[in-house]
Amino acid sequence: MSTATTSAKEHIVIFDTTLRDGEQCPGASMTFEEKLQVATVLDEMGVDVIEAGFPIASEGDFESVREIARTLKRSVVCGLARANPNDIDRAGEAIRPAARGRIHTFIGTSPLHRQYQLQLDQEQVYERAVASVKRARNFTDDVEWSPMDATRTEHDYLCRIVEAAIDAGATTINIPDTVGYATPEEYYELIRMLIERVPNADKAIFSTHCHDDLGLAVANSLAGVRAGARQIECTINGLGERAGNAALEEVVLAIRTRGDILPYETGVDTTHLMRASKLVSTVTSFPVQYNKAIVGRNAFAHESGIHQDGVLKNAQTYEIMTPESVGVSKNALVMGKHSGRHAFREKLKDLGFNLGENALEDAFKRFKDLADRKKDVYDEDIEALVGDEILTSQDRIRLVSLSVVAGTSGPQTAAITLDIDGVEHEAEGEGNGPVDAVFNVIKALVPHDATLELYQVHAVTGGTDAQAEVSVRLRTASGETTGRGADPDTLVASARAYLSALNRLRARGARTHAHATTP
Ligand SMILES: CC(=O)SCCNC(=O)CCNC(=O)[C@H](O)C(C)(C)COP(=O)(O)OP(=O)(O)OC[C@H]1O[C@@H](n2cnc3c(N)ncnc32)[C@H](O)[C@@H]1OP(=O)(O)O
Ligand SMILES: CC(C)C(=O)C(=O)O
Ligand SMILES: [Mg+2]
Repeated sequence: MSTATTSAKEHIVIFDTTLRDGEQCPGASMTFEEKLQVATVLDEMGVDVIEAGFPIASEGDFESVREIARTLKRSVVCGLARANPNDIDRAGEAIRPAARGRIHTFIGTSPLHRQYQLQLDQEQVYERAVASVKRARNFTDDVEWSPMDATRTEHDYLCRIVEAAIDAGATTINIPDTVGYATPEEYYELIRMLIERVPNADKAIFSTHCHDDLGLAVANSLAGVRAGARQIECTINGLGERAGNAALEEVVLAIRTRGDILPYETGVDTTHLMRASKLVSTVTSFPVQYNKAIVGRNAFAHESGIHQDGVLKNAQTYEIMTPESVGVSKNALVMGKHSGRHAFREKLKDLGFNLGENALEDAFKRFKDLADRKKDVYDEDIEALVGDEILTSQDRIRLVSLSVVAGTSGPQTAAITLDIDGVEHEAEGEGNGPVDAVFNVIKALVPHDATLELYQVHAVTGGTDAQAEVSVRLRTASGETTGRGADPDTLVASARAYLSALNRLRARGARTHAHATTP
């Protein structure tokens, strides 16, 4: 295994944009409370800068940036703004309560963006960039500026506008590969060229912001650092617009593991990574692919005999990082119906969850119930169950009971009782199949304008008593929302998933009218 040999390592600023670029990913929107939870984990983990949102985008975005700014004590809290006065003033207002606040302002600089999106010429974009940085400096002396689509911008113009942004007061210059078009060599050359040619380049930190359209986001970010960039913009699980951004866990572990050729360090405590990954996956309902680097469930699993043999003799034969270094414990506590709260709490800690007392108690009850019904309770079962608990802890619409009549002689019928804002409501109905019946009855109890775009079931573990994990995606005029539910009964899991999506719609203020048909 390679280890770092030099102690004089340069610090790389880790700028997390899970709550801004990550949230731009269709269906990944998070509620106010979920954003606060994610920001708290990022802060505890040692992320230097957290881009908490785009305050002009909505009242909700403004409020969550302001609350995160108010709450966090360690990380710099950043708000995004276009190159116009209203955006900048709104971002400035949102970050005002922060111990350390940053405004990140951007404008498209490539010919395509200038001509088609902005309908501005080079000089007009130049003036907007300078004016926006100057205005942002009225709120904070920590101003980041980005030439959007930098990798498709003419080099001479890019140098000129970057120089002007630094003169106007930008302290970080971020070079976005907005459409994930660059290759590592090109991105290296671009950052090198800027640092060498821009006369005042030494007055700012250069930053990478790479998208993964060609699967090169992490490689490009590391190439940027080798060329002189000292900030990496990234997201947990690589979440983000289209194919996503550079994955935080990958860039941080690459720097740590390959210290022999990457003589840098980050302030990230990597043992929090698994916990952060699970939280983001849970609140966005975006599963992490099994073979995902660092945080996928197979990232440290060995099934083939030769690998198992090697790992048993010396783990380094087939492992370049230890599972413990990313927060995966090898301590195998076997959980079952005889386990108590101490073991359950310990297991959750091992799995990377940190629940408050009430959520822990609710999760423990559900765990006991599951252990009564299921012979073996695996870590995946507990993860699904706790993920469900985290998602639903703030819910105002809850499932009280569900019974379904299904079989060969339809129509299938469902009878459901929901707790809506503390009052129980019940209804019955039918459908073309049991899931349809369940969803029809829920819609009767909680009328809404959303359409169901996706319904997906997967078994959390093997066996016919496995828990079902159901994901649904709802579309409204204002966007998409996902929901997830887990239970050994597929119909209960389906109802939970649908209700979880409806609760998120409600939290976002979309048009759902929870009411009773039969109080
Ligand atoms: C690469 C990126 O990730 S950029 C960030 C993208 N993120 C988002 O867009 C998410 C949040 N966005 C939103 O909520 C909305 O788009 C808002 C509130 C920002 C703007 O909404 P609207 O005023 O309805 O404008 P809309 O989104 O339709 O169009 C964008 C407008 O911003 C302009 N614009 C885009 N980027 C910039 C910029 N950096 N500086 C100034 N103007 C810009 C566009 O030219 C267009 O202007 P036009 O209306 O004069 O043609
Ligand atoms: C706002 C900018 C930095 C962005 O997200 C991009 O260009 O990808
Ligand atoms: Mg981006």
